Amino acid sequence: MEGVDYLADERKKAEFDVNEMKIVWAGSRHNFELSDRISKLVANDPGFSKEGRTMLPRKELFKNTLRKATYAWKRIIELRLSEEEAAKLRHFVDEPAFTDLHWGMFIPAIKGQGTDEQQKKWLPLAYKMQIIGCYAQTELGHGSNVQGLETTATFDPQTDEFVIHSPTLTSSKWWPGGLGKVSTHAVVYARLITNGKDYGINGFIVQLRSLEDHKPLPGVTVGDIGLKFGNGAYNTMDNGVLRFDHVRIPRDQMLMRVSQVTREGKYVQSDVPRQLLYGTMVYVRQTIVSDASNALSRAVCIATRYSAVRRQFGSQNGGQEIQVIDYKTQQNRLFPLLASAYAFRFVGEWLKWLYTDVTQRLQANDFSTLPEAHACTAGLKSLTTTATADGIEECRKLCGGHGYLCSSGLPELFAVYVPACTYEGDNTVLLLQVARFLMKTVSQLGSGKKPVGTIAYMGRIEHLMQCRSDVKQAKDWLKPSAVVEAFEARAARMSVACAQNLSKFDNPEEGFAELAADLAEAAVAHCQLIVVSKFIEKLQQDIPGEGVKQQLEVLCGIYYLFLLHKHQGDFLGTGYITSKQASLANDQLRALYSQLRPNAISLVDAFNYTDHFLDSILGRYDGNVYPKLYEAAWKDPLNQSDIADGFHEYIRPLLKQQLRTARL
Ligand SMILES: CCCCCCCCCCCCCCCCCCCCCCC/C=C/C(=O)SCCNC(=O)CCNC(=O)[C@H](O)C(C)(C)COP(=O)(O)OP(=O)(O)OC[C@H]1O[C@@H](n2cnc3c(N)ncnc32)[C@H](O)[C@@H]1OP(=O)(O)O
Ligand SMILES: Cc1cc2nc3c(=O)[nH]c(=O)nc-3n(C[C@H](O)[C@H](O)[C@H](O)COP(=O)(O)OP(=O)(O)OC[C@H]3O[C@@H](n4cnc5c(N)ncnc54)[C@H](O)[C@@H]3O)c2cc1C
Repeated sequence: MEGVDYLADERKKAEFDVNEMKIVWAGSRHNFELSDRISKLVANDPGFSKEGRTMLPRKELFKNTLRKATYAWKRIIELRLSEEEAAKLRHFVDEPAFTDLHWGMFIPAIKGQGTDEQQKKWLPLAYKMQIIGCYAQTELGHGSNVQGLETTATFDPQTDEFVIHSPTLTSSKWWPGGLGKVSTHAVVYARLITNGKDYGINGFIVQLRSLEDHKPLPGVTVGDIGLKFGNGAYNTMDNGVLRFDHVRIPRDQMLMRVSQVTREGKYVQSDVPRQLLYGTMVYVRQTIVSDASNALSRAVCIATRYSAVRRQFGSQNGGQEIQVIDYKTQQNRLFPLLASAYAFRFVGEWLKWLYTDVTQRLQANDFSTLPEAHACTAGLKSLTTTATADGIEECRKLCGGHGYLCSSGLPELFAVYVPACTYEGDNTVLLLQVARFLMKTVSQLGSGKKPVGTIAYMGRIEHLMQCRSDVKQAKDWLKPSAVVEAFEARAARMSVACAQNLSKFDNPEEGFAELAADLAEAAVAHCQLIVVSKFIEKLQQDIPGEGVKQQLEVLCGIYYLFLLHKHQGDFLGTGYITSKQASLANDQLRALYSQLRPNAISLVDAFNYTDHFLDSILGRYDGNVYPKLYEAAWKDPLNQSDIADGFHEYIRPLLKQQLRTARL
């Protein structure tokens, strides 16, 4: 029945102020009002309808995305939206498009790596979308290993130009989003060669298509790389292939903040670190961490609401069956994901702060925090995207068979999200970057250099190597100091063990390769410590609203106790806790599930998602699942007629043949 709230009883059980929690989730009252206003604007605009999206063939799907992007741009101009409002609008339109790479990578690359003069020339064009750009780094044969890229940019002093060339098939640019069919320009990463010497990778602004008729320019071969995973999903994006045959660009289209080539062809290195060339990736990794909580909370919202609607077994005297959310196994799979969504929200907020801080320092030529920013963005990108992708899939399973229907919203969400584990750095490759940072930190411990920031705990290494947990009863696991010490001791001991094993190798690189799996685990332990610490720090702030802080304490407890349970082997193996203490942690975890249970629906309501954004029958706000599932099935193109297309060619002859066989 329309208008009935099937989840109303669940909502009445809430023990906290949901409106105040919405503000905590959004990060501030300003953010909440902004998200609320823009999400409703998008939901109420038929131009942004998602109807039938998963059923469209690729060409139509892509054209529909072009239409939406153009319409979004028109609305942004008409409504005079700020950059912040426009970014929110993009978020709620909920469709990957070339515009993501234009705004999210092309513009940041020019801002971060271009000189003032270059920014003055290119940014106004890009801001008005008079040129459309993408980020062309990855090649067919080289992705993770950026230093292995093969595309060349050879300086020709005769003409004051660079010649951009793809010398081999494997040097073809492959994957850049927006490249295939839309971009007019790209920031291309290529080996800089001048005076016969290779100076490694640099960025160059290259025009690819005519601004008049959009035809590829001479020497440019460009197209789409083909259909990707999932129905609809990331296929709205034209990930592309690109080859250059001696394409000439003016010298001043090399991005020259980090290094320059003079008119005479001399290579000059600025006093900024070369790693700034990787700055766009650091920026995007930080945005990916912030986005992980968006994707995970969405899946969790669907699975939580549906788990309260769905009933199986246990009917007494003909009464209702049990809500599946009341099964402890369901809680043990679902509630840690709900807690993770909140945990990732807060670590994302913190990382944004760290990124802003490092950016301000870089502007003042202070590069001291760059290694930590790289390690944190790389590690947290890896940790949060892996957990989110796995979490979305778990939410699908938590919804049983109906979770497998596209109308649940979960298959598309998974298909769109899962490449985040690969793009912007494969998650294992990124963990190994964190491990390098940790090994460097451990090796410098005796040198008098004091570890700061997220590795400050290493400064207390002697204590952390010896201390033992003093937990005696389950509720001792609620003490923040007990928890932080446990995660610090585990991370420190795993890093030190790796460092000790590494020191047994004559060649450190050989040792690193041999011990890579252990090193990646140590990196995970360090990153989990960061997430746990930031959640606990959040709870130390003043949090208004009746019961809000208490709910966050429950969620935080579930987050760290679930990790402790899942990685028991690390905590026990490093000798910090006993098996009795591990078992007490599990008792406390179960108790927290019971405390969370009455608040579950309201905790997902606090995400404030519109039904348009969720795009899920199972996750509907009103819980009116069955009639809507039934209704949606009839909208499938297969149900447009009672008799299937192909009946006369295939089914009928088959049936006839069976009749003949039966008569024999
Ligand atoms: C339809 C709707 C339309 C709506 C329309 C609305 C209109 C507009 C509205 C506005 C909207 C805004 C929207 C914005 C949206 C933004 C979203 C963005 C979207 C993102 C999509 C993703 C697409 C994907 C893109 C990509 O994947 S790009 C390619 C990424 N590639 C990689 O990540 C490669 C990974 N590899 C590496 O990073 C490196 O090679 C390596 C780090 C693994 C190794 O490098 P290298 O070999 O050079 O390094 P070493 O190990 O030797 O290290 C050398 C030292 O350098 C340090 N280091 C390494 N990396 C960094 C770094 N990044 N920063 C700093 N330091 C670094 C090492 O630590 C070493 O240091 P040491 O010497 O001290 O040890
Ligand atoms: C949807 C999508 C969008 C993308 N958009 C862009 C874009 O806009 N612009 C762009 O330039 N690129 C883009 N990419 C490319 C992306 O950045 C790369 O795919 C990514 O960096 C991973 O590199 P790879 O494909 O070379 O993987 P590989 O490095 O070949 O990884 C394959 C396997 O090898 C393992 N491996 C590799 N190196 C090591 C090592 N040193 N130690 C241990 N294990 C290792 C990995 O863990 C992985 O399991 C996109 C990719 C996808 C999927």
